[in-house]
Amino acid sequence: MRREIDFSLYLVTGRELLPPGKDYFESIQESLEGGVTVVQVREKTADTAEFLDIALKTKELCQKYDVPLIINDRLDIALAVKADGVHLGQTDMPVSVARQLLPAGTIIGVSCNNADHVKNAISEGVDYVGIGAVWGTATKKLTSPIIGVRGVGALLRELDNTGLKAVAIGGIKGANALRTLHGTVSTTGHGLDGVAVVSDIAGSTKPRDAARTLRDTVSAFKEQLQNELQASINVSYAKKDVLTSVSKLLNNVKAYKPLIHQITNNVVTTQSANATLALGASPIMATAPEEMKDLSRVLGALLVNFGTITSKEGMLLAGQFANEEKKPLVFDPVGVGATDFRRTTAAQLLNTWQASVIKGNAGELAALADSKEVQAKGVDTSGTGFSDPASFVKSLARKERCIIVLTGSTDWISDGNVVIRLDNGHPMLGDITGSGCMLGTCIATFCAGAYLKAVEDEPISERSLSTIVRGDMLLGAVGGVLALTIASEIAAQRVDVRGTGTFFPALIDELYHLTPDKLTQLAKIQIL
Ligand SMILES: Cc1ncc(COP(=O)(O)OP(=O)(O)O)c(N)n1
Ligand SMILES: Cc1nc(C(=O)O)sc1CCOP(=O)(O)O
Repeated sequence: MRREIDFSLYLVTGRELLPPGKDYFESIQESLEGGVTVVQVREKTADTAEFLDIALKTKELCQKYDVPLIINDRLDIALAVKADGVHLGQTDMPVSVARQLLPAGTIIGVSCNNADHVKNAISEGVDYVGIGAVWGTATKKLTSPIIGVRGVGALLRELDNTGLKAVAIGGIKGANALRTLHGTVSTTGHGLDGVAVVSDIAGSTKPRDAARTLRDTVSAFKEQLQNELQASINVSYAKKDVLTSVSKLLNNVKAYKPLIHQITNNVVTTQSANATLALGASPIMATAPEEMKDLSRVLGALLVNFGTITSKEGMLLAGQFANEEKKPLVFDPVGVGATDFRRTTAAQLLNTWQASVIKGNAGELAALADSKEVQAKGVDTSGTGFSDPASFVKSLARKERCIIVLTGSTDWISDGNVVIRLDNGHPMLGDITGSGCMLGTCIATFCAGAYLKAVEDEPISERSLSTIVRGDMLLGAVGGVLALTIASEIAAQRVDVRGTGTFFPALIDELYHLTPDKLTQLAKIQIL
């Protein structure tokens, strides 16, 4: 009978990576104590006798912890040690031949780098797939392209209803495991069964701790994904509750004055900083990579706006640290469709960190989603927009695993389940430079309010191990959009506003005078 395997933490051995003085078997034992659930012996240079010896001794250790043993590449070794399974690469022994040679019930896993590999693996009847490389790695010279976190979901989708298990491999470590697990979930809600790791465990002087961190992360994530799927069935948002909650976020911002770290473009820096101050928060416009870690600890939210990409390194690091601190990260991919450089930079950023909110106009979001329905014109959109904006935002939110804000005369917001339509705003917003960037600032500020609320409600939480960001980012996005658009309506009606020149300072005034009452009374909101 085939053994049911828990793939949560799949250790692939790496003897050549052991720290000086660390014994291989001691490292394996500590890894098992730390929570490894499967071990694969991978020996690329050992001769047959040495491989056999290592495999036999590793098996003894695995048996002590009731953990299955898989052998990489070598069917003869797997047969000799009566391993639980084998792992085969795309150019190794074909699965059909391996099945004939191995005893019934032997687990067979195959490496997959693209959807065709996965489809073949399904038709060959493998038990699991190893999807990689998901990140860059120094452990092995890669011969296939790096898939990236965002590319894995499409492969997992192929596995829907097959019962096949999947792990990701390549560059996974404690620091990026949660990001990897979250970002790889398919649009159908199919998540990884586990992560396969070499260097983060084998190269550690404390493999027990390294394994424990990874195992806890995977376990917490799996539980959370189950809850998330359940919640998406039962979800319901009432308009009144949304507005009451959004008002509380404004109160939080005013009470705590969170630091809003903005890596933004040099056209709008001053006005975005002023908008932040007007709402009651505190802006910092830092770009140097060297200060990102320190800032991540104290900030309330991070905004990455790449209108003028001057420090990609800073953007990458700031987002990574914000994720590690579970702080909101708002991404404004200004003009992403305009150049190849912007497209590849956006892909790199989104593969590295998990945005909490992505905000853009129709042209920008179409470019991100690879949709031909809407064309971008520089940083603007040409044409009338999406024929079904509600479905568009919902599906992009599922794909990117975050809140999507599609801006225009009507703003559309979705978390992948609910869609919220907002109809506030004044046409003069479109006639001043940087109003879109200020909207990103307002969203980041309200997201900081949502983060603060989560910390207030639940100061220390077991759950925070599995959450990629603390706080309800849907509310943060709604709050930010309402704040700027309602302030614009009030500003445009003022008698002292005679055109865009006087509109802009009036807009800052009205952000400054915004109250929870104005937000709730003037919001034109529909929950779909
Ligand atoms: C779990 C898992 N996934 C992928 C691989 C890579 O296997 P392969 O493509 O055969 O490459 P080598 O490991 O032989 O270099 C793996 N070993 N384990
Ligand atoms: C063995 C292996 N296979 C890969 C694949 O892409 O198929 S990547 C990889 C090495 C993974 O090592 P680390 O966890 O140290 O990055």
